[in-house]
Amino acid sequence: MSKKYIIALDQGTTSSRAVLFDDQGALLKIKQQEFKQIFPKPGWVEHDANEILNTQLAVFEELLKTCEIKPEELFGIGITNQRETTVVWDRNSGDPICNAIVWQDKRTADICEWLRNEGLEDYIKKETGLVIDSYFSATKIKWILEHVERAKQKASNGQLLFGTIDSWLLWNLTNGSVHATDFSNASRTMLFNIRKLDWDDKLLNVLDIPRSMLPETKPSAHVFGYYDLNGFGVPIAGIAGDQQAALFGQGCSEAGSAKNTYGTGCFMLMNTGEELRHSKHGLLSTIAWGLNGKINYALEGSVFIAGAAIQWLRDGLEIINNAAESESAAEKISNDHGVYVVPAFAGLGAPYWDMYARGAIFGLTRDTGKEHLIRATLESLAYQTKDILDIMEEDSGIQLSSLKVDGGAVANNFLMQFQADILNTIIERPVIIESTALGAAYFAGIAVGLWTQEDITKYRKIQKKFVPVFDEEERSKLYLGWKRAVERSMNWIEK
Ligand SMILES: Nc1ncnc2c1ncn2[C@@H]1O[C@H](COP(=O)(O)OP(=O)(O)O)[C@@H](O)[C@H]1O
Ligand SMILES: O=P(O)(O)OC[C@H](O)CO
Repeated sequence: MSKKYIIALDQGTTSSRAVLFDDQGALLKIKQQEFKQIFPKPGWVEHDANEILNTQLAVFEELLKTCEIKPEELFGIGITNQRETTVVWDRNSGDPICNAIVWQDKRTADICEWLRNEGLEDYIKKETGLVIDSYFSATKIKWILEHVERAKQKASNGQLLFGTIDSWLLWNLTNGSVHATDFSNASRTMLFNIRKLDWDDKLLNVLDIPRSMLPETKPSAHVFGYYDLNGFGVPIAGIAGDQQAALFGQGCSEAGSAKNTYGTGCFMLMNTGEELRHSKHGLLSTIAWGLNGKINYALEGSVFIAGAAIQWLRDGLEIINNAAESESAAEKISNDHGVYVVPAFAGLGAPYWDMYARGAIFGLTRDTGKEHLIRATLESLAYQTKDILDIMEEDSGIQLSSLKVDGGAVANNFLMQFQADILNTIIERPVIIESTALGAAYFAGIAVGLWTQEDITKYRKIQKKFVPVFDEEERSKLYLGWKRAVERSMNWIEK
């Protein structure tokens, strides 16, 4: 019987991955490469777009070679990506004109203040679903056009192209012939009108960004172009932002279903179906995907630093050798240790939206050791998730009986148990924690006719459930301490 495969290219904030799936949605193999994080100044975060491309191509080629995939067996490629990160490149040479500005970068806080002063807050919320924040691509594009030599002039002449990472990869995988993105990625730029499904002229005018720079927008399951694999055109048939792809990969296709992904950041999304809902408490409204001629919307709680805080323990403080080690270290101490780490390294996202908050540690005493810091850092992921889940339930009127989780950090059993305890909710960890890649593969598989939307719900399997054991008093006491700590870390740097 002939073999049928789909490959997902999962371009995350810290690594590029290529993931092979068979026609039953089973994950067969992953190849992964980390790449450089560039921190030129406090609050700035950059990536080298060429390094992103090269690591992504390297893992893709390695996967094809190791698994001996023949071109005709590869039915489709799905792309999924860290969202918002902004690349601007020259249409003729294909070269980026500067490093990519990463979603965590805070350099455009003043442009955001200016937009707020222009009275655009309500308009932006209503038309793009977003809050004004340097997180999104719009102010990053403006910054590049204003700071890179001759960029403004080249952009007005139609020489420059903008893309989130999916567009950058697509452009290169199709040899510079396709400049497009999907609705889910477009909805993260703060330039896309999520009701009209078009770039928003008013915002383009205010920010002085020429429309000619922007990619075409398409549904998530769609044949965007072809990758030439030894003379065989493989369809690039799925594109979605990584958090939306994870929502799809977790089988959250029905309105009211939700997931939380613990990667570099932590992102909880709830599918709100074809209805665009606005939050009263700082959640974003965003496009989940475009599929079968319809748009699905979602509510999202974005936490900027989650797994990245564990990387900080490893690379910054050097108190663990690898992320997995954090689990046994945390288990050495008890619940009542009294230390709180607020990892506001990139300001605070939902529900606080404070670009001026910075990281802080509270409750230090003479006996505080590295295990306390490790444990408090892991706990901060769980507290930030509680901040989000509480308002998600309030805004949607839906109480989740369990929370579906995925992403690199859910391998940590201590974290998962503490999460269940703090939320008082069952945590469901699936067999495939690579839901992001799975979602992108599903979109591609659906677009090429390998699967239907009904098929994919059959494939999801739970690996473990974590059941809460804390009593209410303990839970409330610990969470209250977190709220006090967050309050003190807010508004730290001067405007
Ligand atoms: N066992 C673990 N415990 C805690 N954090 C972990 C563990 N394993 C990985 N991580 C964290 O998960 C993140 C990697 O997850 P991943 O989903 O690959 O992220 P991304 O897609 O953002 O690059 C890293 O930030 C890492 O620190
Ligand atoms: O790299 P991740 O998986 O943490 O995802 C980053 C998000 O897409 C940023 O919005």
